[in-house]
Amino acid sequence: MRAGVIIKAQSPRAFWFRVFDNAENQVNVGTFVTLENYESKADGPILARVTRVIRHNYLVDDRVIAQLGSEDVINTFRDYGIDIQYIAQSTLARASIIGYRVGTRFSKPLKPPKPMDFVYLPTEPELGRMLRLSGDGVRLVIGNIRSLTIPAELDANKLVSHHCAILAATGGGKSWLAGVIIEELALRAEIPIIIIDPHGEYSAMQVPRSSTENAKYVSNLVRVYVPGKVDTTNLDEYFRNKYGVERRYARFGINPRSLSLRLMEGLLNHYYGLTDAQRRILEEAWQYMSISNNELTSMEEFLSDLEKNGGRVVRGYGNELALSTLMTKVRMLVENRPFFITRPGEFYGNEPIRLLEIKELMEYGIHVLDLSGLDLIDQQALVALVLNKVFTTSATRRNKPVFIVVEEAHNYAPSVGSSLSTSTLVKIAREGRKFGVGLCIISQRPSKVHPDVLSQCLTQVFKRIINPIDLKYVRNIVEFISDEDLWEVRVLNEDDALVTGLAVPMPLPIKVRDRLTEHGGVTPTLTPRGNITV
Ligand SMILES: Nc1ncnc2c1ncn2[C@@H]1O[C@H](COP(=O)(O)OP(=O)(O)OP(=O)(O)O)[C@@H](O)[C@H]1O
Repeated sequence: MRAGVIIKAQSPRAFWFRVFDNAENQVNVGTFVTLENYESKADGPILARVTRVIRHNYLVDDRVIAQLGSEDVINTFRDYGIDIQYIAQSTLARASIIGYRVGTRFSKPLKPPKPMDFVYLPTEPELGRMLRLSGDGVRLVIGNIRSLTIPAELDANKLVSHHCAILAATGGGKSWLAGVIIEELALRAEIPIIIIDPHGEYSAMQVPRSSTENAKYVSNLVRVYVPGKVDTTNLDEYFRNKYGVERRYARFGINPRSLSLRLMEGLLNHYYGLTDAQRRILEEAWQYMSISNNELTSMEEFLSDLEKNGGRVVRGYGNELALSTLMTKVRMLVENRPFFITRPGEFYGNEPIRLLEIKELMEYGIHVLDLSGLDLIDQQALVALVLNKVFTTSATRRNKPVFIVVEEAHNYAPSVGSSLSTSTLVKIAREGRKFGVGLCIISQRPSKVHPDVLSQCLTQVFKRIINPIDLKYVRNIVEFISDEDLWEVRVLNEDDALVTGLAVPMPLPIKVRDRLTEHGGVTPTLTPRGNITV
């Protein structure tokens, strides 16, 4: 169907067209339109998307506006038979050119289209063919193209291997969408998915939202891991009340010996402070300890090991003192951090705590690391430890992809200030692709995420972002986003998303689908107080 005719095109990027009267209802902001391919007849039509619609009335110029001081004036015009509202009105639209499909991507024309060329409204099947992913790789259907029934597909291989970012203001629907991506990936590919969950919201994925086979299948894949000595009573109770079932989880512990020197030093320094002498002793001791023994031993054995190996550098009274206070600090750290275990067979209440096995996290399934009961510094240390091991294990087993979802990524790889986990995330963002380690970072403050992490995420999923600093940052750091896309990002609804980058053939406006499993994120509402006298 012809939707209008071009009236102005000053660049190959956009054009204005007069919308035909019979197409007015179908041309809105966001509508896809096509042009005959004036550059490459062999390829399909040129696709464009309407970014502005204005209604123009050439009689309403400045002189007429000056006259329109009251309704009476308009009625006087009408008495003379001049109904300005209808006689001189036209609808004009601006469309941004996406290009014509060549292979997997769109190629932009090099010249503008010609005025008086027709603009067409494609049918849904035509549009579906243009927007479809090519090739037969795994596709994730995360919803529909907005206002249409065409499925919105992401290329799973590109999404995983070249990392992705989900960015939006708080409550913008990030974790809902992350859940959809996780469900799709788990349904369609045999890939381990590890979720860093600082709020304990992803446990809800254990509960199917419907009785469909897919919902049951995905919910059965979910394994929740809770740090050994964290009290989870409140969360468990909330879960039980909300979903009517018990939350299933395993308590895990970390062997303090398995920490890298940097992490041990970082934690000790954060909680108790370290002197230069203590640092030196720890460095010396750690070298020998971590190489010689990595299995669980009692706290006393662990400390005596530290004393023996640290003692190699101790000369004189000052250092003796440094060693003994270092040992006290290490004891306090290990005893007070809820995620350490030093001997096999530890329990929290009557729940067993077992050593966290990285190999288990790297098997097909959805593995949720619930860090909600920990201080930020402990969360960072755990993220660094776990993800480092995932990275090194992947480097040896190659060709077996793993997908890591990091909620609140600005806390684990902040752009300013230091975090124990920044270097691990930067390393995975830069080198993970080679070993099949894919990252999905989620943040409400893109400008607070380390640029070396964000810039490596070659698929970006935007939900609503309003903060001007974040918008500007996104504009600078994200390669694929245009000014029009950025404008759209401000006004997205919570179930809308805009996906740009490698996993889609062109920036796709998406209505995100419903969840198969329960969504744990809630926005509490106020309870009205009864009997108010004002
Ligand atoms: N596609 C969707 N369909 C229906 N409801 C949705 C959709 N996306 C989000 N919502 C609603 O919006 C609410 C907020 O979404 P969500 O918890 O994903 O936001 P968020 O961006 O992760 O928030 P926060 O920054 O606080 O973590 C959800 O509780 C849900 O009710």
